[in-house]
Amino acid sequence: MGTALIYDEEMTKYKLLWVDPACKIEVPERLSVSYEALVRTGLSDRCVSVPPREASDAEILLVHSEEYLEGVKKTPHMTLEDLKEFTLQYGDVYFHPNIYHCAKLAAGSALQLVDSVMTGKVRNGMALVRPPGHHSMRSAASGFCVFNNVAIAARYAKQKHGAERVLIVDWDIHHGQGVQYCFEDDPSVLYFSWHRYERQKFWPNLRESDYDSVGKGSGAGFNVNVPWNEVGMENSDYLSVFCHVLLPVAYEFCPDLVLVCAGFDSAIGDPEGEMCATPDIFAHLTHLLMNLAGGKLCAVLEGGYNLTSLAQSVCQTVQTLLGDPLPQLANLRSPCESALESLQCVRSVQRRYWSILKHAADSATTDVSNKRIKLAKAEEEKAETAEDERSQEEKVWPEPAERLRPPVCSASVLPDDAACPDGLKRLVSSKDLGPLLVSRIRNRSMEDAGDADGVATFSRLYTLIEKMRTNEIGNGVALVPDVAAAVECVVQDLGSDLVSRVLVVCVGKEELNYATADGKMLVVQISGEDKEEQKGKYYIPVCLKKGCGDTVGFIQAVFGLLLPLGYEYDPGLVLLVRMPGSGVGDCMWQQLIGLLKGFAKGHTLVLMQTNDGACMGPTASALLGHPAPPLQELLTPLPDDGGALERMRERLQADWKMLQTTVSSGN
Ligand SMILES: NCCCNCCCCCS
Ligand SMILES: [Zn+2]
Repeated sequence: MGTALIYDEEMTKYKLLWVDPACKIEVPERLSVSYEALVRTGLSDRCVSVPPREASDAEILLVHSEEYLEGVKKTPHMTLEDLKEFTLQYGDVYFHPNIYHCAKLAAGSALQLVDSVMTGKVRNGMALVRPPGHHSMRSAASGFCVFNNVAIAARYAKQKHGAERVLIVDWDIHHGQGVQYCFEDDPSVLYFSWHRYERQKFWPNLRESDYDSVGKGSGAGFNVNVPWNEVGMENSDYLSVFCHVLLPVAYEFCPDLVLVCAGFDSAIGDPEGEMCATPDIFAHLTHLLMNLAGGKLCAVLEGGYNLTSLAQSVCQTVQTLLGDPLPQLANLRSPCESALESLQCVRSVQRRYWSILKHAADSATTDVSNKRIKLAKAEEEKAETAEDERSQEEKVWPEPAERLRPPVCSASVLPDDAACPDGLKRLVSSKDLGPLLVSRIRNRSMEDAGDADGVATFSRLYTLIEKMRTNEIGNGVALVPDVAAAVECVVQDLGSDLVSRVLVVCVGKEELNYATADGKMLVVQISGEDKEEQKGKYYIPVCLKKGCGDTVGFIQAVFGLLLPLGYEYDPGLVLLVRMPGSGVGDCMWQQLIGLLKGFAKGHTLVLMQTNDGACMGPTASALLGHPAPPLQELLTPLPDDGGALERMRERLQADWKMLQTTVSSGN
């Protein structure tokens, strides 16, 4: 299924008609440069073009009051003076004779996108709209917004398409207070927003934008605010919040639809956000949401005021929706202290509502309060001096790397009698291996496979890895007689000299005995077995007391440990090994493959035992990029196995910074 793109130049046909410094950044070019970039890069041609439509009164009234709508309806006939007068009643917004028409088109575009996704016409899509929507409230325009496009879309998805749970992810750098107000007592809509806050010093300066606004009444727990109390947040800060807050909660919520308030003023170069995350981060943020709700994801443009980073960020988002390989995020750092403080505070207030966060550390500890005071003082001092220098420096960043789709998406190495799943290209040609390698393979425990096909299998594996390295092949799966021996061979002989860093993810209990001390390989083994103490920084045994069939534990291990480790390690190849009898469920297995595609430009090699061929279907489906089915088990989580994973993370975070979720105690 394809990706919808909704755009119409009509929505560029309104602008600021008087002097207002607060509004001058919201210009028509925001929309045209975004669309032109999609055209220039050839991305728009690969999308399914869906026309916008005007939202009806009834649809607008799903969120807004009659008196507000009646007021806005009068604006097309107003004189300039009347428009100014009408605008004065609201904050940081402006009206124009054509803005009512454009606001109906913007809201209607979001509804067209919801229809296209919910009816299965497309898998996902993006609506390029203006005016934005997430600040507008039931009876008020605000922050360049007139109608709350995404809030209307959420109500519409429930009413018209029977969606029971809708997740709204707001990665715009401003708090979408309009969305929060709309759903704060509604447990069927989970609203997540991060936003520049600076302890309420940043617009819209609301007390209720802080992390302790968790929703009201039956909506308690269904509002998640992550305040950024400093500017300059980077890719690692954003990814930490996704891994340690949003994704665990989103998976437990198990939505039927994901709506994204896709504002790009959270990217580097934006005058509003003053953050440092690069446009390619949106490829990963989008990817990390694409296995929720069976892939049903609607991204609706909100903010974004630096025309260069806006256009790049829009392209990164659309290219990921189309399923192209992800860019490698180079040199991620540790989340900054201020981000860790926010992370710890959010997790500690939300843990009472989300069992998946149940073991999150408390934030009432003296460390956090001392840290908060220290950070606040530091910010005060910095604020005085930084203002002038910050406004002067022009931010520069590298153009995002090209993301080339390999000629072959997925390949397979199979025994002759095994059927090749649809869509996979069977590798038969085997690269002739040098005699040294052949002898090494021969004397490696290949006796049970009979060395003839043993060598053939390995030469095909070698070919597969080689073709991933040259990006002729995206990913692959190999059915081998002895998976433990295959792993040993691949990492010992093939993987390491082909790629610099191999992330080996083992699901199941087999003993893996090869040195990993040199950092060329990071082994994360998820099993039900209690392992002896981990052997050094690069071998991390994760023990799930209830085994790999325990979906809650598995998801906690994936988001709390595996993904942060993977981002920090930044491998050139991912080796996913399914040990026989691992007990991992097919849905979880597909989710895992889908999520691991975020690393190594999607170069994942799955190794499975021949007699485990039953899960070849789900494996092939996930490798080909089909969305993984939702994990329904998370809806009724069983009490998990205690804080073992939390304790493990605390122990490991000295070596792996991306595992941190609390401020460093003491200093
Ligand atoms: N320095 C200009 C102040 C603008 N404040 C309102 C921003 C609304 C953003 C909507 S995404
Ligand atoms: Zn914004």
